[in-house]
Amino acid sequence: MDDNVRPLVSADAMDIEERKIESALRPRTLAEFGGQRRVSEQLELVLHAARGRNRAPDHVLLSGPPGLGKTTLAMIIAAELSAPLRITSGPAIQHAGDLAAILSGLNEGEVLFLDEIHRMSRPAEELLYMAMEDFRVDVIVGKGPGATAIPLEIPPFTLVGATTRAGLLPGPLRDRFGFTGHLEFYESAELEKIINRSATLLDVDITKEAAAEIASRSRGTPRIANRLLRRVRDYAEVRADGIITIALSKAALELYEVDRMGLDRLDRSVLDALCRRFGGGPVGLSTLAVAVGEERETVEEVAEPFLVRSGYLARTPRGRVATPAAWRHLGLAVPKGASFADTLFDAEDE
Ligand SMILES: Nc1ncnc2c1ncn2[C@@H]1O[C@H](COP(=O)(O)OP(=O)(O)OP(=O)(O)O)[C@@H](O)[C@H]1O
Ligand SMILES: [Mg+2]
Repeated sequence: MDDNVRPLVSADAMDIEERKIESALRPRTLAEFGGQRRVSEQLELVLHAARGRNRAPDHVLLSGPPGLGKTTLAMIIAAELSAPLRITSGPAIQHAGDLAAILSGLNEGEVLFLDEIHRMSRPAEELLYMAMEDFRVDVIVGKGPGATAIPLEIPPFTLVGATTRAGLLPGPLRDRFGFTGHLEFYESAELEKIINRSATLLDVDITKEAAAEIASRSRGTPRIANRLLRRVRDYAEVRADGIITIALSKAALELYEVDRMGLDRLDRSVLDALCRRFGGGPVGLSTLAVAVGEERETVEEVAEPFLVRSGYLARTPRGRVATPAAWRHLGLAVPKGASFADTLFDAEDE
């Protein structure tokens, strides 16, 4: 992800100070975790039952767009089970041996958090199937024709996998999770509560209206809500007396180019390219990504889910299409004769 383009959204763009704050704002228990009522309630049940049986719960898969709380929930799961948490990620496991080493080092009841699980290598994935189901891995000893597989028992553990792309996971892997929680974008009222909670933790004064205004521009995403709160706080401290009012919030968000609907620079440049350069589409994802100077994945995983959900962009079998709302949002006339019937399709990819 390009750090310069998404200062308000990209996790990579955060400096160390910001990361510390983000981690300080993380809820530690399910009760503190606002929103996602359904997933929260389902998870509560899974954990409660496991505690009652005194056994490691089923493996949990968490999916959903960035910043909605997957990592936070993984940490909460371990905390609620009073179990130690080990953290690794798909890209960190390129060889099956890396994974075998991690798995064989687990203690009974431990929670293993595997972030970006869709980015694991194929051989590691196959090793994981066996570990998840039979609590066993085959350790290969030796090389070439003389190599032998020695089965190694591993203690019962709980795998928590996280992915922004559940659709990319092979069926056999998905099927081995006993519980899958799909995180949805948050409602404004839920984000408002999160903002108020964060403001209390950061010791800043914010009016109710200001919290609502920031919430409505946070693209349904707690990470963005917290980030906008911090930017508005900077503004309030430098240009006023530190108290966050609605007028200050609006002025600050305008300065940071977060519009009324919460669209930021990347979102608008995607819509702008789609409408002005490609006549509203359909256009392929890769072409669109090149046009805005971004990685394909960034456009697909960061910008698109919110644009689709807000009704500005549709994924069709022939490519991405701008809806009439997108043209209007950019202040452009909706072209006559354009057919948006295609937008009823929701093809995953081009
Ligand atoms: N339900 C929630 N209540 C309060 N704060 C939340 C909630 N969900 C997420 N947050 C906040 O948003 C931030 C981002 O959440 P988190 O890191 O868990 O997202 P993620 O889904 O793992 O994102 P990514 O896909 O980028 O890894 C956290 O620091 C946390 O403070
Ligand atoms: Mg995460």
